[in-house]
Amino acid sequence: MTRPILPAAATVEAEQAAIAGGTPETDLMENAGAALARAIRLMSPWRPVLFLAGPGNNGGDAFVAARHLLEQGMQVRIAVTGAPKRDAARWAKGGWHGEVELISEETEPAPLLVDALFGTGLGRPLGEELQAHLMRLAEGAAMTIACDLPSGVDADSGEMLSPIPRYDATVTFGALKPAHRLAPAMQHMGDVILADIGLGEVESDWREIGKPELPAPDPVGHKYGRGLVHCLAGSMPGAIALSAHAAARAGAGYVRVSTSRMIDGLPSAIVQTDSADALDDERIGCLLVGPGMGDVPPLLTLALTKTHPLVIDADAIKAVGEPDRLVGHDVILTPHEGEFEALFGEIEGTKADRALIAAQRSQSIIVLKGPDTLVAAPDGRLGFAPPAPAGLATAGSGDVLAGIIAAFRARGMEPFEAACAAVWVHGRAAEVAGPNFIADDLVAALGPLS
Ligand SMILES: NC(=O)C1=CN([C@@H]2O[C@H](COP(=O)(O)OP(=O)(O)OC[C@H]3O[C@@H](n4cnc5c(N)ncnc54)[C@H](O)[C@@H]3O)[C@@H](O)[C@H]2O)[C@H](O)CC1
Ligand SMILES: [K+]
Repeated sequence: MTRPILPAAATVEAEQAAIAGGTPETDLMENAGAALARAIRLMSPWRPVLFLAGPGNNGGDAFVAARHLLEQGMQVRIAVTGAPKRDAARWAKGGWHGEVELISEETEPAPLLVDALFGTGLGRPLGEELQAHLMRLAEGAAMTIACDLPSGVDADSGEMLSPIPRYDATVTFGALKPAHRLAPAMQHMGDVILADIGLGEVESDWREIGKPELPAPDPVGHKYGRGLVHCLAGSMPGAIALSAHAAARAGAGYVRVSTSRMIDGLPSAIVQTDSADALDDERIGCLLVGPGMGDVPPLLTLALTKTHPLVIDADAIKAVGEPDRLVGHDVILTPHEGEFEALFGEIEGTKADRALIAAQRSQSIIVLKGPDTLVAAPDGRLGFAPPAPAGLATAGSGDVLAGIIAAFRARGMEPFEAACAAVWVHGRAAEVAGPNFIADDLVAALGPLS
């Protein structure tokens, strides 16, 4: 099961729908505050807590959580920016019978800080003074938790409108927001805990990429049944060798490399051939072109003359020229930001918007790589990768990912699912191989994960 992701406006709509369906807004807030209190008690049952409560419903959540914790015997203080501006927040404050202090330079830090200043309603950078208090009180705490979102991030883009502390955890409600899985905001969230607050089943084409269900090998099948991956070597065979090796370790039944000269160091299980008609083999489950292609654009042209499912990576992306050249083909494209911009040019919007627009234009699956990799489909599906080790930004890591995608595609997964599954496995392989690894270690870690 993967967790749904909703932009802020869609979150409000889901909230309004629940209210229209008969769930009072104060129930939603009660559920949110109770969930926040439960998470706090799980993470730090005895530290005295200081809540910072903002003027809106994010602050309202704090008043509810504080009431629960006080009832459960914890030491709780609340410092506010001012009077609540929203009805539900006023209701929540009404339920709090303890002290309320105004956030100022006199506000003393506490061992546990809960930031409930702003959530999805943040519309502009925090005021300088408030921002300084937040930083000071976070530095003075042994543990910091954000309510819904760290105050200062833009919920939809993951941009930081103000500098923010790094939190130990973020407790969010109903659905994740894009900022929970987009850089740079995602690096400040700590553990992201998603609480069900009674919004009902949250429908969303945008989801966090979770552990995939990979096709089980057919016990009586033959090697072609488990997928034939065919790789096209270019001027730098080392890269395609990594991809081919990764495809084999990721469970492709048969991996073949077209190369004009023998590539050293490839396992003998990987077949090397220089015959051109090998590409007409209709058993090919996925054709991979790009890693180490170098300046050999005819290889991409050749691949596009075939009808096999394609993974187009690295140098081949730059050789595409126009996105609509891919329309009509079955393509998974795996650009990093530079390759993306070279092919699609400047596209306005958040990273999520840009990936989806590119998928539409090229009618391809787009794997837009980065610390926050996204997988976009022309039909609007969008997968957000969970955080993966920074070490993945290492030479050859992209070649390995391309090989895993090709293997999962050849094993019969539909392109969007194959790309999402490969991104997930690639990240877990880095965790297994970590903290310092080279791309070959990623390949070695793939077997048990695939
Ligand atoms: N998702 C749900 O179903 C639920 C969400 N809850 C919580 O509600 C907040 C969103 O509440 P909202 O009142 O819309 O906005 P905020 O509390 O984030 O912001 C308050 C208010 O502050 C003003 N404002 C915005 N930016 C600034 C700024 N930089 N400086 C000063 N003031 C600012 C603006 O007017 C905002 O309206 C959500 O995050 C959840 O925590 C519900 O409690 C439970 C259901
Ligand atoms: K917050």
